[in-house]
Amino acid sequence: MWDYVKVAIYGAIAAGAAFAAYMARDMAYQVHMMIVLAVAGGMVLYSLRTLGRARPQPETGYMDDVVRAGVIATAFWGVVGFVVGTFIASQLAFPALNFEWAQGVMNFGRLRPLHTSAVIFAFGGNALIATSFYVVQRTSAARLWGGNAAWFVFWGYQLFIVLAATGYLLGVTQSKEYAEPEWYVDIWLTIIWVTYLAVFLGTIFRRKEPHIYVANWFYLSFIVTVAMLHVVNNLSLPISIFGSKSVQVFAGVQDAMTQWWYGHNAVGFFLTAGFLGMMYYFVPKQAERPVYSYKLSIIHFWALIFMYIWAGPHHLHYTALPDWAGTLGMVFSIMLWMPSWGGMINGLMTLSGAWDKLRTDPVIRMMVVSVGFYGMSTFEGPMMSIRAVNSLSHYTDWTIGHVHSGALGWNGMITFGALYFLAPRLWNKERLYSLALVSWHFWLATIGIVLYAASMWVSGIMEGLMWREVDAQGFLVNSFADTVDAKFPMYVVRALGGALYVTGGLIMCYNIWKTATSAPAKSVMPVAAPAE
Ligand code: HEM
Ligand code: HEM
Ligand SMILES: [Cu+2]
Repeated sequence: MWDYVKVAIYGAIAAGAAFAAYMARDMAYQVHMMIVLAVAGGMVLYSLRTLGRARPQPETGYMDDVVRAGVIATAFWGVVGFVVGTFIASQLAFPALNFEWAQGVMNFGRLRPLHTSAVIFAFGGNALIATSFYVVQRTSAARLWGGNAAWFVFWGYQLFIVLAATGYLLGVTQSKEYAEPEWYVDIWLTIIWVTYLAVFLGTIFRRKEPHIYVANWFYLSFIVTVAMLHVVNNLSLPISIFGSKSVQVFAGVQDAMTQWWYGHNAVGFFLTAGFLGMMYYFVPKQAERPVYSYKLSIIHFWALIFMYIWAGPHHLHYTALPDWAGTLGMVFSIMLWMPSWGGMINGLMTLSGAWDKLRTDPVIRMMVVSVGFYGMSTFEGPMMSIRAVNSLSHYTDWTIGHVHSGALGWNGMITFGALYFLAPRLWNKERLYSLALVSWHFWLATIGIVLYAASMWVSGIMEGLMWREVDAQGFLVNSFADTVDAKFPMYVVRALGGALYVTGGLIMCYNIWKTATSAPAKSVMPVAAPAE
């Protein structure tokens, strides 16, 4: 019976998408509805082919196939995002790379949101979903709740990524950074995200371990807060249900404040809390040491989530936003330094007594560098939130450098560490294919980050100073074009750093692939108890 209902639902979606594509008022919407039609149509065929087939027995043990798919998706989207990043970095250095024949599709303005979404949502999001599914099962000694719901989350999320990415190339945007997709893609993501929350919580509810491990607290705060941020920041009215364009319900400075409440907390909960969840599981596991201080983890958890949510106005210094709001954001940003460093200290000190592993284990080295960059960017951030500092750093490459020391250093490196931890375990192998290749990846990525961050500090502070330089009569000394010209060498160095980072990512893909296919197999299968 259920099989027939499924066919009917997919059929209805396909028919609806076909009608919407026919009625479409703009090309991007039409292309999107055709993608939905293709996916729903494919699902109809698949459901018909498997109709009435005996359902496999309810499985026991951990549900790891969806985590395996997540590891592959993370590595794949990572490389895509890094390649696009390196390409747009090259476009900034060599504008001729905005090819005439590709105008309106592959110029910097279209590719930039493609880069940011590919790295944050496709690479980071898949890493978070996959690791959270792995960690919550292990620490709860329970199989993922909801049967195929986890697969729905996985594939639904990939569809979201494809709709977002193709939309950017076709010019769909609601002009909110990191929230560019239009209303129908937002609604789809909301459905996926609520299912994700249900799977995660359902697994926690059926846990056999009374204690909820701290990593799960961080993951849960990430899932819940991102749901809230996403819904509020995307409140908008479509102009037509057959078109991609919509109008925001907020206007003016309220809209700006909502956007940066969202934007800042996307950093705080997507790029920080979720990744701290990763840190709290994978660093102790890889180091084979308990977390340094459980008490500290609880204190900095509550402090972090309480303070992050107020700091958004530091993105709107020197705008129409009232000063008091800016001051509030600045004060909370400075306070944020402490809970952030609480996390860093807990991560680093987990290695106490095992520091020798830094010499012998390149995976641990990656994790330590990651936590180090977390500490560095969360020192830099509070500093940049101070009004006087922000008047120099805002609109310059300093911000871009700050972003990437967090993104490449912290998010990238901890994800690589987690993937290296997971690969042999998920494919049931004795060990990774090659630790030497991990070492290569480590050095390429580290040198890449250093080139990126250092060049952006130089270029950012230089352009900030050039913009404010006045002569004896009080006239500005430099035109804007002068600053662009002066940044050229730094842009080349940044692109070079990106190329090194991509190369490291490709080496990782090769290593994981070889681990899955040709490393020596491990004999015992993992069982669902006890909690690990
Ligand atoms: C090979 C690695 C990478 C390169 C070469 C690269 C390059 C770039 C470039 C050129 C920009 C535009 C800067 C501008 O408009 O002036 C940018 C923006 C951005 N990238 Fe990357 N990127 C890389 C990796 C990443 C990763 C891994 C993440 C996140 C996990 C990330 C997150 C961002 C964000 C959030 C922005 C927007 C920053 C802002 O608006 O202030 N990038 N990137
Ligand atoms: C205590 C922690 C942090 C504070 C207080 C902080 C503060 C700031 C400030 C003041 C800016 C510049 C705003 C502007 O002038 O426009 C900024 C930009 C940014 N930061 Fe942080 N930061 C922190 C940590 C991080 C981390 C760990 C990451 C990444 C993993 C990150 C990602 C970003 C991004 C993506 C932007 C650029 C936003 C944009 O304009 O597009 N931040 N941050
Ligand atoms: Cu912020």
